[in-house]
Amino acid sequence: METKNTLIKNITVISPVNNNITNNVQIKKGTSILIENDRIAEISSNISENAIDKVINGNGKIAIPGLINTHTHVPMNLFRGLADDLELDSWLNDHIWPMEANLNGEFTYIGALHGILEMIKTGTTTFNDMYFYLNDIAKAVEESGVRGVLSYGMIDFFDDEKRKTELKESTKTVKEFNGKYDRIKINYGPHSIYTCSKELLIETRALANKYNTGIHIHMSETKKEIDDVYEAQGKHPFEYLEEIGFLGEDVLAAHCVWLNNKEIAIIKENNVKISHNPCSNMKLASGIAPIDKLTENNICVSLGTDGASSNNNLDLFEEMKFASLLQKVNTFNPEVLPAGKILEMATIDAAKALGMENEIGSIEEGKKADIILLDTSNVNLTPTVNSLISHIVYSGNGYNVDTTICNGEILMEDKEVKTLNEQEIIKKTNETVKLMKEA
Ligand SMILES: C[C@H]1O[C@@H](n2cnc3c(N)ncnc32)[C@H](O)[C@@H]1O
Ligand SMILES: [Zn+2]
Repeated sequence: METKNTLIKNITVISPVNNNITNNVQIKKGTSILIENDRIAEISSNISENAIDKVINGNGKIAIPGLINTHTHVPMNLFRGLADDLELDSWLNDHIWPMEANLNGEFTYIGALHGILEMIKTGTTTFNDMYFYLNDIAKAVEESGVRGVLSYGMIDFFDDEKRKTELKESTKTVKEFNGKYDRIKINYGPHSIYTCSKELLIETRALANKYNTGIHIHMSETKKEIDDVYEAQGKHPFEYLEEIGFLGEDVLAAHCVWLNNKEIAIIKENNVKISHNPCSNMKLASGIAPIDKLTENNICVSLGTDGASSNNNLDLFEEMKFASLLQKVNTFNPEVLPAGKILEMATIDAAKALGMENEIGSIEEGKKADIILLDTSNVNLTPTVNSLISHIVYSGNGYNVDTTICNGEILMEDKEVKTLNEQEIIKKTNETVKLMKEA
């Protein structure tokens, strides 16, 4: 294959440097990034412009790693603004699940494109999703150029037959996609303890081992869930999962709002990874996750938006700010989760949460070229002589991103999305939701 080069010239690079034990955000000014095909070939201040296919002028811009959203349901962009101001139980049972029953592959595809479009525009290059109609979501990932870690959301409601069909559907997708697509990875996605039988969870663990995949699950999101699980199992959620041998370093648990100290110890012991979703947790009034305690214990915490129907957007910059502010006010300690740590959570820690830290999550030579550029001429990213990391986390937002690169491909340049037809997707989404509501 012929090499395709892109040079980002004279830019400020802000990135964690992954030394495997601790991360450390570093700032390099006036440097250049050479991308060869899908990877970062060189970062230095004297790269020749000779024989370069594409040069991006980085003057006045900041390069940071493409953000990684570790808990999404991207097709739920269709349901944005449809079921607001509810708590989780009623939101799911009375509103979301009945609407999802009317979905089909085509609607899901349109919703996925809409969600991915929003992510490209706001600087997310990798997302970890749980939903249905995975072939259609995978098609949207392929076409758009982002990186997708997808899991089919298994729900058996403690029914034997349903368990078998759910596991079969998941394994079919795992076999169909894994190892065949550079930007798509399939994991197992048992929805939660309150929707999945013990047998399903145990079989999921065995299958994840067999096919070498990760596991994505909702955990301990509401107080009601904890009470219900305790009544059914006589245990707290993580104690239950440990007892049935479900836990491991390949488990990514979304939410984890309601944890006791024993469960935090179990999480640490089993090296379970966390996806913290502060906006969704606040909007559904679920509670405040003990992120200060988790990070104090060196547990890997990443950030997720959850679906657009409980957030209500996919802008990970907002998630970064809320994650920090929520812990500060909850602990009355302004030093908790400073901007540098938050940026790590949205990049290198998220890569670790997905077991992809050797490939993505930082701007370093040899890694995949997943890079976003922010323009410091935006009023909210100045004064530039002050802390740029602070600006990114506390005052920036996704629409400060002007260029999004994933796997070496430019998905958006100067705010123009290249791989998708933005206006067409918005139009189709509006039409689709209108159709769904009329049906
Ligand atoms: C994969 C399944 O997860 C559901 N889903 C979306 N958001 C949440 C949440 N915060 N908690 C639990 N389930 C959720 C989707 O609506 C879909 O039914
Ligand atoms: Zn969710």
